[in-house]
Amino acid sequence: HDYSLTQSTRWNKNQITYNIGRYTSRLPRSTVDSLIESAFNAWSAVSGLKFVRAHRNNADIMMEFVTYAHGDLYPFDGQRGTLAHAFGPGPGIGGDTHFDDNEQWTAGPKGFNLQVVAAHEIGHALGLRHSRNPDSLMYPNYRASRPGNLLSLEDIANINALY
Ligand SMILES: CNC(=O)[C@@H](NC(=O)[C@H](CC(C)C)CN(O)C=O)C(C)(C)C
Ligand SMILES: [Zn+2]
Ligand SMILES: [Zn+2]
Repeated sequence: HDYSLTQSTRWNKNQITYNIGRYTSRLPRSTVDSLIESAFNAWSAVSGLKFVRAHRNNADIMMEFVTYAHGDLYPFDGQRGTLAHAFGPGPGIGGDTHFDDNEQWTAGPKGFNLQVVAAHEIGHALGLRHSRNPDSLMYPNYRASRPGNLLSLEDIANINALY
């Protein structure tokens, strides 16, 4: 199960909008905003993609923190287990990204680092699948040791093969 929840391939544009809906109570809003902006920047730094925050509810990539059943076919499971999921590119729910708000979201090495998880989910929201390479950001298991250098050469090659 690769958690990119729909089969779409890619966006047919290089400027993609995002917005943040429901926040987590575990981090200040400003921290969430900057961690998510950093996650988008990791991808725009290595590709021709541009991400613009659109303060409205029909942004391409709507991000929100939710728990258990939350309106799609993929309810979350409480603490640990699945941390987040994202839909592949497309209209409506396409690109949307959900974070399990029962997790211990952090800005540092403890708990689950929001920048790392968001960058992985953005990979799916852009159309990338999982990698079997443990060094890849798109590896299916969370790895804490990434915030400094989020993307592997494989991730960079894959996003540039797609856009
Ligand atoms: C700590 N828990 C894990 O490592 C779990 N993995 C995840 O929650 C993935 C996200 C991480 C890689 C940020 C789910 N995924 O692929 C979303 O696109 C399990 C491996 C337990 C499923
Ligand atoms: Zn994934
Ligand atoms: Zn969901």
